[in-house]
Amino acid sequence: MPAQEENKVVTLTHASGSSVKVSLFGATVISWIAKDEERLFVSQNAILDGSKAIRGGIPLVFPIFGTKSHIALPQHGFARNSYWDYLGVLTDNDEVKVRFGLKDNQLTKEQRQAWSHSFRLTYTVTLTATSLKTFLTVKNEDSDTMEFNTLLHTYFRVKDVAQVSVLGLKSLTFADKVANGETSIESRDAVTVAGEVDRVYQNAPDHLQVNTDNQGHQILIHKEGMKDTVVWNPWIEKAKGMGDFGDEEYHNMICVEVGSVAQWVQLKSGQTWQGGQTLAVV
Ligand SMILES: O=P(O)(O)OC[C@H]1O[C@H](O)[C@H](O)[C@@H](O)[C@@H]1O
Repeated sequence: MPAQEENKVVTLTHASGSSVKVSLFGATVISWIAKDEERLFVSQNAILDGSKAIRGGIPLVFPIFGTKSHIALPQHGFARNSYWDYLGVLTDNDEVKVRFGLKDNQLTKEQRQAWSHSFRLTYTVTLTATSLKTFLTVKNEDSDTMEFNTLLHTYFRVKDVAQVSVLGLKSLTFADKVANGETSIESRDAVTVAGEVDRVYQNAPDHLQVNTDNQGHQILIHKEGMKDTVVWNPWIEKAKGMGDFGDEEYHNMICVEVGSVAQWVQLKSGQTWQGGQTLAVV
């Protein structure tokens, strides 16, 4: 079977040997193996029992990014903290595809009070031999326009973050969350990490490249419908402050997160928004 559900985790396997695992908690992708290598970072201290968002993989951020003073939801919203429905598998040509769904009636009373919209989220995860596509559709089933942010908080696994660079961000305006949200323009062709990094690059191009080491290995990111890109590494002090992240693990990860977070997405009543990413191993 190309997809199997066991203990609230759906595993997809592809004839080539690639595979992906998705936890129904948050519809969080928690493993992606392509060309015999794990491509995603999940902390050794990640909590996998549904009591906290999973520290690693691809947590799905919706309907807020960070916290918002006027919306009483936890950081990054409820999607990554909710159990999603598994909607089944489709196999087509050379790909295996599974879908997950979340509706407002699956939220807690507190969550619905904090964000009182009728909506339907559908998340599609598609695996090929060398790529992984994660794609979200948001349907507004309310009578009013709804506003949201969303982001795919991808944690890439790397051997040594000192060797990593992200290409495609030059000349973009970014809000630097390490400097109280101050905005600057990126001057570098290759964005590297040598300290805490938490930057929201606005209106990023749809093609980005992550050099995962200095030996030519790359993951190409192609985003669709998502405007911005966040680059995050907690570095030493923040790593120590996170209970579900090992003190030294900041060496082994970089988050490059595509999303629409710098401005609200406005979605009219009855309409559907879509956006996502395709990650390809080179
Ligand atoms: O600890 P979390 O709620 O999962 O957030 C982890 C990180 O997510 C994003 O990358 C934000 O830009 C960071 O400011 C935040 O620290």
